[in-house]
Amino acid sequence: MTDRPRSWVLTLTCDDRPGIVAAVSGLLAERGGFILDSQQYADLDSGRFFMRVEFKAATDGFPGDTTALREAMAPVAEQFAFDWQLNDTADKPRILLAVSKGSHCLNDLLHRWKSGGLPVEIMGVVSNHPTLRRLTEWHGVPFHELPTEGGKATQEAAILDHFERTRSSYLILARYMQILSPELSHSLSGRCINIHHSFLPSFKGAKPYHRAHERGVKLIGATAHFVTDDLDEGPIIEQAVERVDHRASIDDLIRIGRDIEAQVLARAVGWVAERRVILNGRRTVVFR
Ligand SMILES: Nc1nc2c(c(=O)[nH]1)N[C@@H](CN(C=O)c1ccc(C(=O)N[C@@H](CCC(=O)O)C(=O)O)cc1)CN2
Repeated sequence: MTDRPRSWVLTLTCDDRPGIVAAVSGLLAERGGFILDSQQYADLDSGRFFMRVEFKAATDGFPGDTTALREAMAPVAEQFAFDWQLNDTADKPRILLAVSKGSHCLNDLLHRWKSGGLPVEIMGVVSNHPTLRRLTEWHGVPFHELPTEGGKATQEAAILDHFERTRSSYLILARYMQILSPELSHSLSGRCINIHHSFLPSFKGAKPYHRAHERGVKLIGATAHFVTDDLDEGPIIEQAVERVDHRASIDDLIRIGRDIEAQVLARAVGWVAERRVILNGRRTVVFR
């Protein structure tokens, strides 16, 4: 397999107007860049524009340094008032995982990461139970059991301490069954992703499979979303469903749901890590 050349990703959003794509691609061409992938979207309702460009060097004169590239792009970013990021694709985002007792999503993320299938650095796992310490440490990842005395505030202070000490970019709730306070969800706005075990907006909150069974649904699913202080209402990143029927017991729904949850969360984390997801108010733009 040929080694991938060094490449960078530019993601941006701004008020829409003519000339944005031309300005970005023109600057890259002018500086000797080579566009590998470019996707853009104009939200006509909000008047916002979204773009993701992956590029590499085409000529020796290309400023092959991330800081120099940011300096080169800055005048265009100022001209169009971009909200933007430019990153080397080799710089894997640092993530901190949170879990309670359910192992399926954590196990899937740890395995994909350990086998090179998830472009992130897993900095640790925090949990309000000791249950998953062995699984975590088997993968060579630090496990931090959160303090039980002192209540939610103490637990959340410990989560934030681990998040900041590890210089993590994202907190992933991989079946962490505690509701984050408005303070913590605000301080992690746009940086905290949850996997909810239903096809939202159906069956928000606790015990969605029991309520889905009681309702007699024919499809069950899972939803990965950014966390806000409105429980299970955050901007959706990815969803998936599977067909079920009258013969499925609650345990069957839970068993079928585990695979959907793990796959949906892993896809969402992978896309966020590849800078393919941009917040668009209460929604997201996902450049897959
Ligand atoms: N601020 C937020 N915190 C969390 C969210 C979220 O969307 N916003 N999602 C949950 C995960 N989750 C569903 O996906 C979920 C977890 C727990 C419960 C719940 O009701 N749990 C307890 C109460 C626990 C507590 O008081 O903290 C209960 O069963 O009574 C519902 C949904 C993660 N956090």
